[in-house]
Amino acid sequence: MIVVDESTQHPPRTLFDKIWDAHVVCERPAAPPLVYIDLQLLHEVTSPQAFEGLRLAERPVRRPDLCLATVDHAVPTEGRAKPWADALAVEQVETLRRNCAEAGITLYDIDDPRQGIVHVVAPEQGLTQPGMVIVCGDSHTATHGAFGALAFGIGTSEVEHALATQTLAQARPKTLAVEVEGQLRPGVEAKDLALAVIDALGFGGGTGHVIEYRGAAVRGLSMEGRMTLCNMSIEAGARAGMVAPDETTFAYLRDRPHAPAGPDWERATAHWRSLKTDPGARFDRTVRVDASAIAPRVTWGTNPAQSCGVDGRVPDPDALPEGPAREQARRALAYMALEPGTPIRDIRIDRVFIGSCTNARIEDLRAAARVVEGRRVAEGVAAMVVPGSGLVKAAAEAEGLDRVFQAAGFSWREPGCSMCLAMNPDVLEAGQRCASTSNRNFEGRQGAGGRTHLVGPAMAAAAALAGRFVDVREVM
Ligand SMILES: CC(C)[C@H](C(=O)O)[C@@H](O)C(=O)O
Ligand code: SF4
Repeated sequence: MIVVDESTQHPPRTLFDKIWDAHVVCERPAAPPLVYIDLQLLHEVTSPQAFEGLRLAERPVRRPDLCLATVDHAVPTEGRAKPWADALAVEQVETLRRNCAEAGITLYDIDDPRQGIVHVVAPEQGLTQPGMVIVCGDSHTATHGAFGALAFGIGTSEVEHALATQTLAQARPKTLAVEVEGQLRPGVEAKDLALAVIDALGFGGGTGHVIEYRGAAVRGLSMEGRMTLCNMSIEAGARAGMVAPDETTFAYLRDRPHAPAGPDWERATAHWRSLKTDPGARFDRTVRVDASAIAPRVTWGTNPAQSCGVDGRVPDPDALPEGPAREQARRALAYMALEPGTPIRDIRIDRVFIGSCTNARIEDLRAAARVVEGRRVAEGVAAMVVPGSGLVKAAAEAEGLDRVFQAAGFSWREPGCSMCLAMNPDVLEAGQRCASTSNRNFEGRQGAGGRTHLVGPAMAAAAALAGRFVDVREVM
């Protein structure tokens, strides 16, 4: 735990400023400051070269106790006990196993009940805590910002640097307040808010900034909803996203395996309560979003900013102002095989994927199961649920959600990234159209030629039943 000396007098500071100031190890004249890292998360895809670099330089991992590794990206979600067909996946997992054993880093391996997507497992264990600086060689590390941590993705050479020194050279980012006023309407999910925020900021609109999500609607979100929101910060180009910790945060963390316990808990919460933006603190930019105006959203394009309400229509690129957005929309419609003016509700789908670090936690699965209960997946649609972790899977099974999904015709899988990025056997075929609860709809993201529409978990469930997009509020 990092304790800031409260007696030091500062001008009003943002949450980001407080965490940053507490972590700068040294300022350097001609180079970015060195920042202390409290927790480094590792997975099988972006860590092998970093460990190899350390080996070549004969450097040890400085604080293996401040690292956690899991296998998630390449792992199959069924038939795991049999030999895996993908030799690269086998090699990546075996390499991580060897590296962690050598360095003394805890690994949630394939048969560990805690195994799962890195951004799901660390919060679940209480490792992610307010005020920390958290890094991972993964762009969706911003997820952990939901706890009032500064969490960001890093490249492989930075993974090596952080492993060797427990610090990183980081230029100070700018701050961006996203003020979400009002409340989300019933049936509108955190995912819809995330897509609306990205639409408001524009693809790349948050570049160079750390977002603080603020306002009544954000305070009203559960921890899981806040994780969904922070998770997608990178899709607006932001370095990180964060929410100030509050009673919701503390209630989530209490009694988790790695959360402070006993007298440490009181000390920790007393400190965490100080981690909020002071009145009068200045952000470099402020953007306002009206939560009550947000409807369930569906992306129609090939970047997450290209979305609209489920009642909307595929836009006409010619009606957009001349410029890059028009060109991008044209190209997106060609790839997505969509005609301008088509009602979103008329778009038929072939596949449904409920999973990923955006939307594969227990509340997401509950939201989807509530829609699915007692109904059937539409003829010709293949739908799957991939829990975010082994513990999410076990919790869902204890509540009978697996039976709800399977009775409706969904496939119920083992945890991992799965069809979020299709590095494992869960892949769209060319031309297939998928309603997906993941965070990226780039060309080929879920398989070459595959077409991805991003939605929230309840909307994905509703689409599975109807075989096309529908407003989940009408089928509840
Ligand atoms: C494989 C990894 C480097 C990548 C990322 O950094 O985001 C992945 O998690 C993704 O979502 O595309
Ligand atoms: S679930 Fe998807 S977005 Fe999240 S870490 Fe895995 S591949 Fe990246």
